[in-house]
Amino acid sequence: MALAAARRLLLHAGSRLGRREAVDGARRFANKRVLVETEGPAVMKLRNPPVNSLSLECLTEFTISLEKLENDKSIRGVILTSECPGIFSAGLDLLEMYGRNPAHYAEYWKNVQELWLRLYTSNMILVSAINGASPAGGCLLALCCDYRVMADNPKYTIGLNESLLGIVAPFWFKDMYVNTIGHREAERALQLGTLFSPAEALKVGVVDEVVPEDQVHSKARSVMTKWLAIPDHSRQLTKNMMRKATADNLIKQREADIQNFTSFISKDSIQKSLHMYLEKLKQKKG
Ligand SMILES: CC/C=C\C/C=C\CCC/C=C/CC(=O)SCCNC(=O)CCNC(=O)[C@H](O)C(C)(C)COP(=O)(O)OP(=O)(O)OC[C@H]1O[C@@H](n2cnc3c(N)ncnc32)[C@H](O)[C@@H]1OP(=O)(O)O
Repeated sequence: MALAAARRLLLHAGSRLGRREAVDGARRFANKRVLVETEGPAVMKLRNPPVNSLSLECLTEFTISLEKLENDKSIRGVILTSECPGIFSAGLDLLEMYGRNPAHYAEYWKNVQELWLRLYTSNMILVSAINGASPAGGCLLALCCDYRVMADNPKYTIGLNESLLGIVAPFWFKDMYVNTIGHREAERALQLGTLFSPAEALKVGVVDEVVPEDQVHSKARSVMTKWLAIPDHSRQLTKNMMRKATADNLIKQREADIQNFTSFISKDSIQKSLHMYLEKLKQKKG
């Protein structure tokens, strides 16, 4: 109930912002954590500092922004990137999965599923400009895109590292990984929780292209131009043909997946693993 109300408020605020900024001549709209520019190729920038973790608020704003773009028939493609220096996205917000109650876990997971389904089945062309670290849910966002361009900086890594946290990537994360890099590579990377450097990610196929850091955005734009030259109807039908079975696999068991997540994440042993991981992140500083 509370989330539905927040969603209505955000939609309302979003459209108010949209109108005001359009009057200013800049074609863009923004929520607090997501900025969307629609001048030229549309660009969606995550800005949830310090690490663009996907908190419930961030997920909600992201989903709403995507919905608005989908409803604007003049927008055929979106570049997904980050405004946080050195970070694409740190993935799901660990604090949404730690020390909360089952109802919260269920609500959170429903929203993770919702964003994934919308991104993965989007009719728009999605290109990610990966300009920073992209572990777990950050990698998931990138994997939803039709093409991934990554900055050539060995400090940035990408991959589904859930097993390093003592948690397990859900079957639909796994399905998408298999679709992208093949069964053997996915099996190994998932068990080891591998975080790939840009060069490794390119080799294994997690990303499609690695370019110097200052060229990530221009490359993403030129990729978008190429993809925009393809007729929408044939490209969309082809994308749907490639992705539908994977999305349907979650759609037919959404409720069971929420229950699985809630009971898994509520376990004492899992909470303990998350606690240790969070402590490790804190200690990194000191
Ligand atoms: C049987 C199975 C059934 C069902 C399925 C069930 C299960 C579960 C599946 C759940 C799936 C989860 C997917 C995820 O996305 S989990 C999140 C994984 N993310 C990570 O591992 C990233 C962790 N972060 C980092 O590695 C670094 O922070 C990063 C490289 C991104 C940036 O490093 P930097 O040095 O720049 O910053 P830090 O000092 O480390 O961090 C700054 C502050 O941000 C906090 N932080 C970092 N990441 C997160 C996060 N993901 N969520 C929340 N908060 C995060 C960090 O703790 C610092 O906080 P402060 O100390 O400043 O308070």
